[in-house]
Amino acid sequence: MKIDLRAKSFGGRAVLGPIRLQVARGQRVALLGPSGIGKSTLLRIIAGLDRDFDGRVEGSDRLAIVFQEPTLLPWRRALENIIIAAGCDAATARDLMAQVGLAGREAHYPRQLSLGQQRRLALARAFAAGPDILLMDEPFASLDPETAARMIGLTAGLLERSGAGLILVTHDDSEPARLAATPLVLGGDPAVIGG
Ligand SMILES: Nc1ncnc2c1ncn2[C@@H]1O[C@H](COP(=O)(O)OP(=O)(O)OP(=O)(O)O)[C@@H](O)[C@H]1O
Repeated sequence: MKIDLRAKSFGGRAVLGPIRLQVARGQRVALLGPSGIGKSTLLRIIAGLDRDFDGRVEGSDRLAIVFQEPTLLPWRRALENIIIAAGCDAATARDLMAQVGLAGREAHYPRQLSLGQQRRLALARAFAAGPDILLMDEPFASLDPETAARMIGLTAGLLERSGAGLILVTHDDSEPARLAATPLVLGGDPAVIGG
């Protein structure tokens, strides 16, 4: 996909742009920068969740997004959470649950899972959609180091096996290398890559 953002403003205040970015299957980039610089805003634009900007996002890539919060349906069991959101069959959902270490928890409700397990379920759900490019917004934040390391390893394995590209938003500058992602640092006012 190709992002050509000329400007993004909130209430007349220019926050982002100009920013040009191209990401294809198999390519991985990480958006870094201080809190409030505009990383999440840029990811929301890329995801199509924010269309109020000056510029263009082009491409027919299939996208999936993982947020910091697992955003699961509380009244649906784990397996159903994947099937409903990703539109996949039960076998695919089961296979992905197994790949993230959740085999045997298919009938659990989200509240019966730990936060780390809920995050892994959200990861499985994203890959069940068969994305060309996975978008992630601080997916490893506020996890203990061991749980975060496990989830980073799982993400790297799923990216490798699926061939999906990655656009990761993080403020942990160790994460790009751990996911073999090219770091792109946002800075300046309005923020640009490398500004
Ligand atoms: N809906 C909104 N209305 C007004 N201003 C907003 C809105 N969303 C974000 N902003 C502002 O835009 C700027 C960028 O916010 P954004 O959340 O994208 O930053 P970030 O780099 O992701 O920060 P963090 O690392 O803390 O999550 C901030 O100044 C923020 O206050």
